[in-house]
Amino acid sequence: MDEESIQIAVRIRPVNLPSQQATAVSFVGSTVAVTSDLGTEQTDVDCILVEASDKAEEASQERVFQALGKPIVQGALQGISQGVVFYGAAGSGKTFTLLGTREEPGLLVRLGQALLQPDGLPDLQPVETRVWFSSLEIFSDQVQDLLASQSLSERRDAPAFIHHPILGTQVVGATEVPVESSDLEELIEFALKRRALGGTCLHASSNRSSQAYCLRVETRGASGQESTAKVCLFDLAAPTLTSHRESCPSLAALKTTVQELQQGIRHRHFLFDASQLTLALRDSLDGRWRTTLVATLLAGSKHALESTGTMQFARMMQQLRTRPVASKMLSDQVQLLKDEVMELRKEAEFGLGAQLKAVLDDRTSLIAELMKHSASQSEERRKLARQRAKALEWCGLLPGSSEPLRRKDKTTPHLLNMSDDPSLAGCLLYFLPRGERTSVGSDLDSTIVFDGLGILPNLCSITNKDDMHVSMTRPDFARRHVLHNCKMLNTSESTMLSHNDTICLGRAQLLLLKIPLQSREGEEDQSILRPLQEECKLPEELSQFLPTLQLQGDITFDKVLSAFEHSDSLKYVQCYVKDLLPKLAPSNALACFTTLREACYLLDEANLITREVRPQDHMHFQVELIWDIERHPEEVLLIGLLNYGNGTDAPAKGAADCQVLHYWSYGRFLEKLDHMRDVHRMHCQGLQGWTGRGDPLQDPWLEPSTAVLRQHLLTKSWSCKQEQRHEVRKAVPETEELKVLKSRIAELVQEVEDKNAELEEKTQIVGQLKEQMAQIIPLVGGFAPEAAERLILEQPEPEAPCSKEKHDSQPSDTEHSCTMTVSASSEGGAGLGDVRDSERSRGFRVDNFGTSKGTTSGAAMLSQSSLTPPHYYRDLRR
Ligand SMILES: Nc1ncnc2c1ncn2[C@@H]1O[C@H](COP(=O)(O)OP(=O)(O)OP(=O)(O)O)[C@@H](O)[C@H]1O
Repeated sequence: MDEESIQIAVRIRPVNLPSQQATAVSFVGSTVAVTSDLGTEQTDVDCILVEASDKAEEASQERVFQALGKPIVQGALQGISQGVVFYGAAGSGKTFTLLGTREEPGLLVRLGQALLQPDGLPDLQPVETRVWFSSLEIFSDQVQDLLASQSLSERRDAPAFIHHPILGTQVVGATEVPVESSDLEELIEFALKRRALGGTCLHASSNRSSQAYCLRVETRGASGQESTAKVCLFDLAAPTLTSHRESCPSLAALKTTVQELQQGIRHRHFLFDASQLTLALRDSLDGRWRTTLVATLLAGSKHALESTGTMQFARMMQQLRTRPVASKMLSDQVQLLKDEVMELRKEAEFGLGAQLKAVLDDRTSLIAELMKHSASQSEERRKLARQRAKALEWCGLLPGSSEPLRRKDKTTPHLLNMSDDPSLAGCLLYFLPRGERTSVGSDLDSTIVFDGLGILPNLCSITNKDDMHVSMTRPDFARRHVLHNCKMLNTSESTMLSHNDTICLGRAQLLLLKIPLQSREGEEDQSILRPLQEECKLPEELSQFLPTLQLQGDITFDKVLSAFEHSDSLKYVQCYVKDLLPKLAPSNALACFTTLREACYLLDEANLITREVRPQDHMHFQVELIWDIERHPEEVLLIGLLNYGNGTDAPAKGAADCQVLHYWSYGRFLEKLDHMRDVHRMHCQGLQGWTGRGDPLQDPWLEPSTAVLRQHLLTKSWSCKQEQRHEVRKAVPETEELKVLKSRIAELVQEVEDKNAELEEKTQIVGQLKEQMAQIIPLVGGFAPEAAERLILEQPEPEAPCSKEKHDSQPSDTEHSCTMTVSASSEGGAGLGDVRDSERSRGFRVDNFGTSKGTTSGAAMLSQSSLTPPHYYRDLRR
């Protein structure tokens, strides 16, 4: 198998810089240079996707396909599986390059089309190609199937990665949809909708998850030759490291894995088990796939450090080698697995250890997974399309692609989701039918069903009277859960809504209302056809979610309070506000209350998460102020986590049974909140939920001491080492050494079986001997059979032969003699005789001769078959 290094392609985002901002990225030939505070670092790459002009114009999506896509298609049609890994800072264009837009489709759609219709590839003209598509999301080390057609609130088993030494990493339990030329875009839209609905907290950054989009292709050539391959595109989470946000853990695990592979560390099973992402990427990093890394860079000097980090990762990847080989056909894969299962079952006869059982289970589920593809492709495709349509309708969305519908339904008011991720912004479109009331909530009977933080079963209802007049009502208990243009609706009476209003639902969704007939003349066409990414972008600043704080003129207590109206946490700070107000200079007051207002908003979110994830713990966050009020407002805030005993929903101020668990600075609280949002999502998704409770590294409600952390890390590193040793032992079975050991074990087993048979045979002989002794003893005088047997068994190695005939001559080398002496005891009169075996004569005799103690009284000739040579006696004794 020939080794290949991982190809590095660099795509640089359009350099559209404000004049004062310099570019940090330059390139000459195939070398990319990034200049940052750390100096200039150069990297030789395989492909640079920037137009070679003075203006450094961006490469078009088609150019990307020509440069990267065509070789991928060619390889795939020859049966070589391939991975394309997209890595780069947030907003650098990973998703754009991979998915693109409707107008400019990305690499995935172009690859799919080329695989289905490979006419443009002159060398390869397969007669038939069949393509399947699957899509997964990896968030906080949990895998989600983005094409699953079950309802979103239904918890289900997550897909799992299983590694096979020959077949590579296989996914079990994910939906794989047969694709025809027009399907791919619809399937991608479905996956995006699932992602948009899967987020449970509005402010949790969507770029902390990674996605895998996988095309599986089967081809049949003109001469009947068949091949199969996979093409997987991985859109990795952005490697961010801001003050209160760490990079996503699976990305950190991936970097460590790449680093260790690059350094030649060979404990590979252990390495890839580090996270679901490394398992998913195993074939692309160290397997039988061909791999390309697409490093996306933002050219501005503002992003210089991020670009430096991206190119450092690219250089590490460049050091890795894979060994691409053509994949086995599905039927061969199944056969291989079936043979293995048979072998494993044979081994299991000697005892089914935990490890053997795990391998057997893996192989069995892989067979089931591969066999499920045998159903008719078109029938399967139709069935899955029906299920997807049902899943969308169930939560209030229209099936199929939303774009043509949007054009058709120009005058119907509709709601669009807002998101910080441009690929998700506006991907959920909910029409509000004329003359109908649309209910919204988590209740399954609602017209629009949402799930997530703060979403109540019945949140609100929206009525479209005549496509022009749209109103909203909410029940009283949902006051703080429905915000209209960042404000609470002060009445449960109906409120009129306008074009471009926003509706915030709990802490999970922000929707933008479009009433085309209310928009200015001609604008509707424009707004409907214009890409919605910009319009539906979630505001970056938190203050944009909150009512404007107007503190001009006299700053009064009432004015301040009105800005806090939708916050639950307000009641705990009212007294501080009152005390602070006269002490603050007007210039400080605005900054101080703005920060306090944001803090209260975020505290409410932390309290909602705490109540949902761990209601049994009765914990509550409160904000307090320290008295050095001239400092920076964020430094004046102190966030307390309280435990308030049993039975109450929230602590009364100053309640005696309240215990302070921790005090955090505002910055530390933001870090913790970020983590809590991830925990909330894990809690809501998958069967397993969140399992980190009480773990000092996984539980954001804990503030472990250094001693606890040290102890925890020591225990972890010890168990890692144990696992590592175990893995090293586990790794041995796949080598040649194992084969030798296995055949040695088989030889030994055979030897043991032979010995057993021999033993049985000898036991029989002893039995026969006993019988014959019983016959002889009466002749020599009443010797007990048991004693005779003991005598036989304890008979020492025959010394010099002493048969009567040969008494005076030594036996020759070839002549082997056996003598049994039977002597008559003084009491019982038993005699001792001599049984002598002559190998040469092959005959046996009992000789009758005198002893010092008595005289034998009989003799018997024994036949050859009834006695055994003496070395058998020795064996038996052993
Ligand atoms: N080459 C490009 N040409 C035009 N627009 C682009 C290009 N690259 C990115 N964009 C635009 O920039 C925005 C951010 O890009 P994108 O979402 O692809 O970034 P990303 O690297 O995937 O970020 P994240 O990690 O946050 O998901 C999008 O609106 C996208 O349309």
